[in-house]
Amino acid sequence: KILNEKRDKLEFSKVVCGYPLSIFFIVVNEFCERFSYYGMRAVLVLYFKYFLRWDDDLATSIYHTFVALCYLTPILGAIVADSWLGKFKTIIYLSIVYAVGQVAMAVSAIHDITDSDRDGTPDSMTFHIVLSMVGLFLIALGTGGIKPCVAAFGGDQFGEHQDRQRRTFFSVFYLCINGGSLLSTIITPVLRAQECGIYSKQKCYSLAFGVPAALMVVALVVFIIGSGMYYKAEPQGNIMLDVCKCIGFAIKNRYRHRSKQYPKRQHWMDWAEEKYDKLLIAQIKMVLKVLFLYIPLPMFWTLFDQKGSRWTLQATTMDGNFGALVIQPDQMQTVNPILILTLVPIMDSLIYPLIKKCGLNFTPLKRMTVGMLLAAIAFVCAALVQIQIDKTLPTFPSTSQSQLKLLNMGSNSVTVKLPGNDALILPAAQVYPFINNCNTKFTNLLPETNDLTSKPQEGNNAIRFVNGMKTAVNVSTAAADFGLIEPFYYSNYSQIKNGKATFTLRSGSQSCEYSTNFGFGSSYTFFIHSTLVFGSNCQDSVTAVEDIKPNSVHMALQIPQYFFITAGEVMFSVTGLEFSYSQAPSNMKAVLQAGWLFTVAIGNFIVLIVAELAKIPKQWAEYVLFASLLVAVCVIFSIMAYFYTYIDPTEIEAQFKKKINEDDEDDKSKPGKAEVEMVKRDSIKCHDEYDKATQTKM
Ligand SMILES: N[C@@H](CC(=O)O)C(=O)NCC(=O)O
Repeated sequence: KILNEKRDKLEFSKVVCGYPLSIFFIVVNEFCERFSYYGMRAVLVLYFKYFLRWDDDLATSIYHTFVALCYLTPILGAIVADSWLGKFKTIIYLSIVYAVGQVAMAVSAIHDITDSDRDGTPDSMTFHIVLSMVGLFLIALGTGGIKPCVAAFGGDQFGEHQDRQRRTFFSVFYLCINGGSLLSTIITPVLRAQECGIYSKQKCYSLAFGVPAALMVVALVVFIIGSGMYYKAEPQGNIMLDVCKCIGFAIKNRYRHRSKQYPKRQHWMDWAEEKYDKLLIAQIKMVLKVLFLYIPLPMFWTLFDQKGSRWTLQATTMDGNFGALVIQPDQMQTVNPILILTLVPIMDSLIYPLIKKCGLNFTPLKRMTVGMLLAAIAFVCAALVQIQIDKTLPTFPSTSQSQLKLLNMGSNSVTVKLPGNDALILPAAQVYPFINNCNTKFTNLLPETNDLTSKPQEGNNAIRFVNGMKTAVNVSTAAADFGLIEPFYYSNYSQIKNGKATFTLRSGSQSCEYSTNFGFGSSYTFFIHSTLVFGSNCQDSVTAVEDIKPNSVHMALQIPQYFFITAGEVMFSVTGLEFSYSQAPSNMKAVLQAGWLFTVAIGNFIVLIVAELAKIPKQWAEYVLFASLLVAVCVIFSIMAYFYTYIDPTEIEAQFKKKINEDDEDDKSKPGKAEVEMVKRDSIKCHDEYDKATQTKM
């Protein structure tokens, strides 16, 4: 009441259409902050893989450790804000930490800093790794720390009479999150795909991290500009600490009175009644009931957050050509916020009302259960896509094998007989890859060469030339220089992007051009025939020999898995947030929000544990494993949810307050009443009231 009076007295600088103007600064701040977070996160796994040169498993593990950390720190942020600095100062200080972290990430991605030999690769990878890990730690501290504060700070700006406006604010807030995420996930992959550098050009991860860093500074500045207009509630003490102390006391007291001579109490938390307020005990009971229900929830996040890691890596082996538009693997993540922006209004205004009209009681816990099942279906789709991709991947020799590639540079077929193998006919200008299992030694066949041992990365194409002419030929394109290739010799591989490429073949002052189109992830050996005549068209005198097929599974095939995971998110996450808020006692809304975010952290740790323990060689099988685990967890959750009874915390609190007031009056009129008797009676009464207020089931 006091707070509302204060708020009503507070003169906001301006009220626009019934909304305090200060809300505008908070919403813009959230948009910029989410842009910064999701923009950086979108390219993170590729930065680990291609800049820091980590393998898929390490990249995925560190990615999920980072995400988990981002969802562990909200507890810290909530404690600091509630008990010490207040929300406003906590947001300011932690935003500075956050911006410093983003800048550290941007600097860590400048390869020139340690590239003293100027060959385009960092000489001290340790420097880049350490700086980026420090950056990620600061970002996790910042983004997680402010997370429970910003939304609640926005909510604080409304008075009690502004319920409708507050609800609209939360919807706009969620849309802003996804607007920021959508824009940044489109932009940062484009920035990453650019080439930049001082001495040598490399993929521009520094710009892809630099722009989110700039947006975080903008977020901070916008938030500070609104400073004079905010309502800043004073910190009200550390409720989390009170909760822990009360639970601790109840456990200790129960243990002290474990002997059968002491009468049992209805709930183990009732053992805190000797020392703690009955209202606080009732509130803790409400929170514990919800927290118990949270136990299976991390499994949903285990699957959900893999769209930023495993699914992005999956997209690198797919064809991103959408006609006029070429989609980068990390840009596929934009499908999620796009679908959120469309699905949230559709669900709210069409699907849920329709279900209600059909007479079905689609309670929050039922929605969350369906959300989990949809996420499991998404992973089955991902597994099916992976099976298709695996069919298109080339076979490379294992560590115990060797590979021999024969190229027929003549104009007629030749018969080749390899030791221990049948004779084979090799047509003109064709390569025969031969994988040898039995360590047969081939001598005097080919000069030693570094061949490809994996599919070309990042959707690039690995290209080399073989010169079948009697004179040396120089080959170059705008993007790569193959150098001078001696007669009957080959060039090293160069990486060429998808799309059309024109190669210039030069010998002395004479030249000719050869053009061709590339897809994603292929490898070709271009064979220059001895018949080539410079000065004329050399299109017919070069033969492209396909070593590795281009990515042929289209990225559009990932859309179904994105659709199911996003529909799952809308049913699970949006409902879960609302459920956590509605079932939390008034002074513990932040505690439950932090608890909800904690389930995300645990979910990300599960990815690490399962991926590490299971060590499944086939990616599709790992997807199926995760889907099965979620279905199993979903069954457990639906049983728990069946036994959950919805409560109205406001009503329960009001009844408790009323009863406490009555007791005070009673005590005044009947001095000397035995305290133990009173506690007993109160406990029974409270439970009756508590039961009355908890009627609805799942
Ligand atoms: N749908 C996500 C955003 C994304 O993954 O692009 C979302 O709304 N997350 C909630 C948040 O607070 O970031």
